[in-house]
Amino acid sequence: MNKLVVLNHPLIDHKMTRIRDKHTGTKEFREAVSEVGGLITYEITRDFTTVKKMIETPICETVGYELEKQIVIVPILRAGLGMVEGIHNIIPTAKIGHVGLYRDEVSLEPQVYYSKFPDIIKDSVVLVVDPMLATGGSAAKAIEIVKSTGATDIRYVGLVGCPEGVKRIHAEHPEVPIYLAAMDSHLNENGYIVPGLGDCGDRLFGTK
Ligand SMILES: O=P(O)(O)OC[C@H]1O[C@H](OP(=O)(O)OP(=O)(O)O)[C@H](O)[C@@H]1O
Ligand SMILES: O=c1cc[nH]c(=O)[nH]1
Ligand SMILES: [Mg+2]
Repeated sequence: MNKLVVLNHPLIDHKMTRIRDKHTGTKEFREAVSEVGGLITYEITRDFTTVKKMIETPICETVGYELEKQIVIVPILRAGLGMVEGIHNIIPTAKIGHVGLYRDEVSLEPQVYYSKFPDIIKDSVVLVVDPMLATGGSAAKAIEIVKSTGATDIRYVGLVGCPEGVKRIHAEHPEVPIYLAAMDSHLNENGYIVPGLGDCGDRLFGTK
């Protein structure tokens, strides 16, 4: 299927500019990452299916609609955590799983240190979230771990991607659509996205 959607929205572009600016402080950075997570989610949930539900308004009985499938948000630790609150604000009934990964600084290969999922993940729509899609190694590994639970409806939601990362997800997980706020030029010699936003985990949590 190899689907890539780069959201094109003035509010997202405005907030992404604040996120990219190296002079933006931790508080504003964290808030904007969360908000963009929510804005992307609003856009990508358009095709979610609903089922009818009869309810009573204060006036009369009427037909309403509710989401057919459960939603599970799976942030890739650490940086993915920054998007969870914004997404959860949009879908408060969503459950949350976690995949803990970090990228080895030399090999750039993902190192897995944690995973935990709600039982209902198998039949849910799973949003794997991580702001940065660089080599794609972390996202590909996280999707592989989510697939091992039996989940089949998986979508990747990120802020900044690049051709290298998109190519890898399309090659390893062609049925997983990719949703990004922005598509950047390339990776530098250290595996950072150019122009990017720097190290997202460090900027979110103030670790450098
Ligand atoms: O596409 P890749 O080349 O795998 O790079 C992307 C990964 O790198 C960052 O995590 P990092 O390893 O810095 O861990 P952290 O979130 O704990 O800081 C980022 O949050 C992604 O998970
Ligand atoms: O540019 C990048 C690449 C990987 N991880 C980040 O946080 N930033
Ligand atoms: Mg990091």
